[in-house]
Amino acid sequence: MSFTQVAIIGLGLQGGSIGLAIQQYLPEARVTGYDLDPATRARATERGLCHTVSESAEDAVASADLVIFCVPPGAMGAAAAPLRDAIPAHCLVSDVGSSKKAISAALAEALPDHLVIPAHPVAGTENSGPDAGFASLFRNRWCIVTPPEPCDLLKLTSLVHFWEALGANVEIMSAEHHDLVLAVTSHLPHLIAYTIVGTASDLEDVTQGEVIKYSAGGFRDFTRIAASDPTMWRDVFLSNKDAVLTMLQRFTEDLTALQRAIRVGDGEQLFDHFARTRAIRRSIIEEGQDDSRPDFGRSDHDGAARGKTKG
Ligand SMILES: NC(=O)C1=CN([C@@H]2O[C@H](COP(=O)(O)OP(=O)(O)OC[C@H]3O[C@@H](n4cnc5c(N)ncnc54)[C@H](O)[C@@H]3O)[C@@H](O)[C@H]2O)C=CC1
Ligand SMILES: O=C(O)C(=O)Cc1ccc(O)cc1
Repeated sequence: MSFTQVAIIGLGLQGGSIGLAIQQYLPEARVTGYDLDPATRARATERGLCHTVSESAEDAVASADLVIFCVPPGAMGAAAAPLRDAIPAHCLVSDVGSSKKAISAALAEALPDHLVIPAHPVAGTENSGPDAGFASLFRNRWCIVTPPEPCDLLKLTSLVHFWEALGANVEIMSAEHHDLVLAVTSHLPHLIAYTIVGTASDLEDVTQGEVIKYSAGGFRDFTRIAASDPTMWRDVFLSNKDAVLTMLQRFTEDLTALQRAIRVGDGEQLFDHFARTRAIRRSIIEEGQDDSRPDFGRSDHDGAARGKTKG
């Protein structure tokens, strides 16, 4: 079964990209959308992010067979609850939130009469808003689906096929495991970036100008990540608190070990550690996941990808 009427709630980076990707890769499907912000609705209409941008969420979902919530993690429940009666009974509900356990619980509580199969496309940028989306965002990227147990197999398969049609590689896992893995691969790196950019800008003996002038590649990469949307990332950390704190504890222990190696002059420990991490990077490239390749996942980029950073 393939979806023929997809409704997107929240028309920023994720919602806009899904709308454009559906129109490009699933041309037989109709896509409607809604955003709480009138200016975003107007811009979404101008950019053609959906076939129809509705003036109410109820109108957007009225004939949907798939509704995808693309709002910040902390807004999922509030966005879904008023739609309990408006979403058709047979309609599958999903989302794209960066954490899964808390969001799955919020959506299930808001929509107790519907089947909710949460998902997380591990694909994004530091940009947000209706100008940030592009059709090829999901190509060659992972989308993690975290079905409830038990789950309607036909609907699950349809959702998997939907994401595959948009170009994603789909992996299925539990929400708990998702949150643990993403805490170390995505959430902690963002926390580190937010910290180091803040630290560099707060120094008394180094000027802001010097930080910008002498920022080598590594620091520049941190500043890109630290430009990510504050609302979304506040919500990510609050909604994946336990797993992030677990990983942060491990990270702090490992950092302290390196700190000690520097203090006592243990070059062998430093060298061994750096050699091990270099090997990890090289194995990622060998697996074809080198996103420093200019065309990686973006070969049919629609030119609108570099949207404004909000906030
Ligand atoms: N930014 C990224 O790189 C990625 C984000 N995600 C997840 O995708 C979701 C959306 O993120 P983005 O698209 O980046 O954010 P965004 O800020 O670009 O878009 C979110 C949109 O939701 C709208 N919104 C907020 N509350 C609403 C409500 N109650 N009803 C309708 N619209 C509402 C906002 O006005 C905004 O336009 C988040 O849950 C995030 O965790 C997942 C993968 C990557
Ligand atoms: O821009 C980057 O480097 C990202 O890491 C994008 C991103 C942000 C949040 C997600 O849940 C998944 C991907």
